[in-house]
Amino acid sequence: MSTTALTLNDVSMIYPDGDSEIKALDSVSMEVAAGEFVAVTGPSGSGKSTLLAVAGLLQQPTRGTIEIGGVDVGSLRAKDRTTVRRDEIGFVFQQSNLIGSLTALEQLQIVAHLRGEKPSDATDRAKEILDRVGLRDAAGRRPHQLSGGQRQRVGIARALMNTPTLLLVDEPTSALDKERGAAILDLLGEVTHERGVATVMVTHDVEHLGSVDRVFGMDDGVLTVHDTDRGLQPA
Ligand SMILES: Nc1ncnc2c1ncn2[C@@H]1O[C@H](COP(=O)(O)OP(=O)(O)OP(=O)(O)O)[C@@H](O)[C@H]1O
Repeated sequence: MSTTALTLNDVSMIYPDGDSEIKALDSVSMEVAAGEFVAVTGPSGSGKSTLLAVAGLLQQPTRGTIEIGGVDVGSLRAKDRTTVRRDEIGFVFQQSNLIGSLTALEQLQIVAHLRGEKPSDATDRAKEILDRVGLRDAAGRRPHQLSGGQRQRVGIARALMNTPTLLLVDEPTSALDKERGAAILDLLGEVTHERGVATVMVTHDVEHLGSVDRVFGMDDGVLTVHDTDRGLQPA
């Protein structure tokens, strides 16, 4: 039986805009199971980044509830929400956002260090994860000594370091050529399934969604599901 890792229930995000308002998210409801890889595609300005920001507890929605691992995060105190964000959520960004002075291994170790984890345990896990993303031989290299695809792999490895419930991925292929981009999406699908993490990825890239389990569309803040027979339908 699959466990629901992320639930958004009737979530809206409304920004004031002069005399009117922008509905960046309009009554969005979705459930993502542990071990499921979902993609959200849609035009620029449709609300994709807002969806990630809200699911990642970086912004509070105007309305609606969010559950991560069965916990209603809206009912938590700010300090506890920060702990959920740190321990339960991994983020992968468009650019890998690595720290220039640290080696690949150190980028992962620092995540564990910030949680007060024992260095020896953290190092073993960091090496195992780097190995898994194909970077066993690159553990000692700094970002400028890595290719774009390798940097993105370190970013994915770093996001997995805290064994998250939820992985939120923002346009991971936008800085990569087609082949490297497709390899990154394959890797994301594999680690999602193997590690039982729920992965939500926003992307413009609709060509390489073979490793994705479900595809949602986003249009003017409204989430739609892709039905192969009937096109996009309200989610
Ligand atoms: N902080 C903000 N204040 C006001 N309006 C905002 C804010 N953030 C986003 N918006 C508006 O909300 C809508 C959704 O923006 P969002 O960045 O989520 O879209 P997106 O689909 O991620 O776009 P892109 O693909 O270009 O990154 C847009 O109309 C945007 O202008």
